[in-house]
Order: sequence, then structure tokens, then C-alpha cells
Amino acid sequence: MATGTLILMRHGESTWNESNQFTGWVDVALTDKGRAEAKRAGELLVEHDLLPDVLYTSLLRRAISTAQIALDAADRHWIPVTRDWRLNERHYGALQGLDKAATKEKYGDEQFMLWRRSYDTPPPPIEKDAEYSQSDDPRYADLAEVPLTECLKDVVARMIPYFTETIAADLRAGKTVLVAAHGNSLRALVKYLEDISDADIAGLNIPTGNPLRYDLDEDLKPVRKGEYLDPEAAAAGAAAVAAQGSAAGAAPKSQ
Ligand SMILES: O=C(O)[C@@H](CO)OP(=O)(O)O
Repeated sequence: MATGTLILMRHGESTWNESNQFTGWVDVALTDKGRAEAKRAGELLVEHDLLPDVLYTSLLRRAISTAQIALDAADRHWIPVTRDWRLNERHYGALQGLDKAATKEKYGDEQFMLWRRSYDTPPPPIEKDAEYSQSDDPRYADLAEVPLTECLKDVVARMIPYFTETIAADLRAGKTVLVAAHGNSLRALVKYLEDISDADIAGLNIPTGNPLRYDLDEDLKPVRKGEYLDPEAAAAGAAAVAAQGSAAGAAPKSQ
């Protein structure tokens, strides 16, 4: 018997996606293209008759704004919202703010890919008083410790208990749940849902602003692989994310 429906949505293009900078917990805004992607995502929800009952977002404005624009387009701007730091992007440590292509050039392909996509190698920690540190950010005042860097394994450790203990309750109640989050926090959740190995998860990239649908059984396991509502755009978007850091992967400028 199928239970609730889970929709995962990475935020639309951000200003630092456009400028090709490592972002992590830095709270950057959407570009015009990102806002257009968010609106299109909302239209896709309507076209697929997938109207969310509840929304979960990270504490970062690119996810918050994307969800708000998408839900507004779907006339579901009024649904209950829960925001939690556990859905935040992976903290990118001392790489936050750096240009991806310059970082790849400086440290080489192998180190660059280890930091970007390995399961358990975190980037170097950020200094607590660095420009792009979140150590003094009031939104994290309740955390015992604000991360100074994270690898994907660390994100799995914070994200999956939140999914199984909190989000799962809404899914078990039969609700359609929208989770608006980030490339790497959603990679952690997809890894769990689709039981992807630590090695294979390196090859998974999540495109911006394209809802990914999961129908779950009563054990909250997907009855089939996740399906993007716009599969063609998703394939192109995932390839563009994978190529970031190379000249060919530079994000096109939004108009
Ligand atoms: O910079 C980041 O925070 C993430 C997502 O934009 O980048 P990457 O895809 O390189 O992990």
C-alpha cells in the first residue's frame, strides 16, 4: 500500500551558482533564472496534480524563496512550513566563497573531486572568524556547535534522522510533502531512499529547480526510482552541475 508522496526540490539557480563559487551555508539569493526555474517548478506541480500539503525547507534563502515562488505559482502558498538547519546545504568549510574553476586549477582534478563528491573527505575547516563562516550567525544560536566543514557522510548523519523522525510522520499520515533544499543535502536523502553505495553516490548530481517525485510504501521505501517532473531538463541540469569547475561547466549568464 502506498503512503504519502515525497517531492524533493533543489533551489533554483543562485547568484553563486551563476558565478561558479562554492556556497555551502552562505546565504546567497536566487538569480532571475533561478526565480524562473522556481515558477516553472510550481507549474509542473500543478500539471502533475501534485499539490503539496506541507513544506519543509532549510534555513537558507535560496531554498526558502524557491519554495515560496513555486507554491505561489501552484496556489499553495498557504500550506504549513517547517524550516530546519538539518536540510541546509553541506557546509563547504574553507572552500566557501572560492571560485570552483580556480580551486580545481590550484589543487588539481583529483583533490577537487574528493572535496566535491567523495563520501567522507571534508574540505579544510573554515576559520571561525572568516568572512564566510556561520559561527556567529543568530539562526544557528541553538546548535551545540556550528559546523566548520562537512563531508556528505556528516550530512547523512544530520539529515536522515530528521527525515525518519520528523518528515516521515507527515508521509505516514498520507500527506504530499515538499522538501525544498540543496544539491548535497538532497544527495544525502536520495542516497538513503535509493540505497546508493558510498562509492556510487559520487556520480549523482541534482539539477536546480526541478521537482523529483517519490511514491513511498509503508516502510517509506520508494516503490520505484525517483522521477523528475521534467526529465529532459533534469538530465541537462545534472550534467551542467557535474561539469562545474571546467570551462565547459561554467553556468550560462542569466538574462
Ligand atoms: O557550492 C555548493 O554549495 C554546492 C551546490 O551549489 O556545489 P557542488 O555542486 O560543487 O557541491
